[in-house]
Amino acid sequence: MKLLILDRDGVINYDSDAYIKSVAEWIPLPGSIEAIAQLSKAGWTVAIATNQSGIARGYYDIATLDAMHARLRTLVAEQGGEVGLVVYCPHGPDEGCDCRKPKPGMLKTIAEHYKVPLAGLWFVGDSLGDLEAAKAVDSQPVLVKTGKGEKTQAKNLPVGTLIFDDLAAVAAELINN
Ligand SMILES: O=P(O)(O)OC[C@@H](O)[C@H]1O[C@@H](OP(=O)(O)O)[C@@H](O)[C@@H](O)[C@@H]1O
Ligand SMILES: [Mg+2]
Ligand SMILES: [Zn+2]
Repeated sequence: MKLLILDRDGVINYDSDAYIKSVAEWIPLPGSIEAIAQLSKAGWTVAIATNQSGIARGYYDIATLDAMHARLRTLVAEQGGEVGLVVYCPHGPDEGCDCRKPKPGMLKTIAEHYKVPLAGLWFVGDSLGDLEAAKAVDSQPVLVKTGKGEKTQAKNLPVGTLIFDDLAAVAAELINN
C-alpha cells in the first residue's frame, strides 16, 4: 500500500503565528489540493498528522477543526481525489501527551490504522518537530519550504532529510518515480 503522511499547517494550508482559528483562516497553499488529488488518483493514500494546540489554548473548538478538515476533503474530492485518516493532537505543550510532535504517536496511529510499516514511510512537514517525529520511528523525514520550512531548513535537520520546494514537488517526485 502506498501511504504518505502530511503535516497540515504550512504544508497543505498557509500557517500563521496566530494559529489557524477558523475555516475562513484555513487557506490552501498554491497547488496543495491538486497535489493531494493527483497522489490519491495515482493510488496513494494521503493521511494527515497535525498538532492543534490551539484547542488546548481555547482559540477554537473541535467542531471548528472538523469543519476545516471537511473543507479540505470537499476541495480534494472536487479534484477527483480523497483524503485519508486525519489525526490531530489537541493538547498543549505542557500536557505530556504521547501524540504531540515531535513525539511520533500520531505517525504510529496512522501506520497501525493502515497496517503499514513505519520504516521508510514518508512524512512531509515544515517544522523541525515534524522531521524529528519521523526520525524517531525510522520514517523518512521530508521538509517542504512552505510555511515555516525555510526557517526550519536553517536548523540542524535529521540526517537523511529530503527537501522539496512544496507539496506539489513532493507529489511529482512520488508520482513520476
Ligand atoms: O503544522 P501543524 O502540526 O499542522 O500545526 C501547527 C499549528 O498547530 C500551530 O502550532 C503552533 O505551535 P505550538 O503548538 O504552539 O508549539 C504554532 O507553530 C502555530 O503557528 C501553528 O499554527
Ligand atoms: Mg506545520
Ligand atoms: Zn497530544
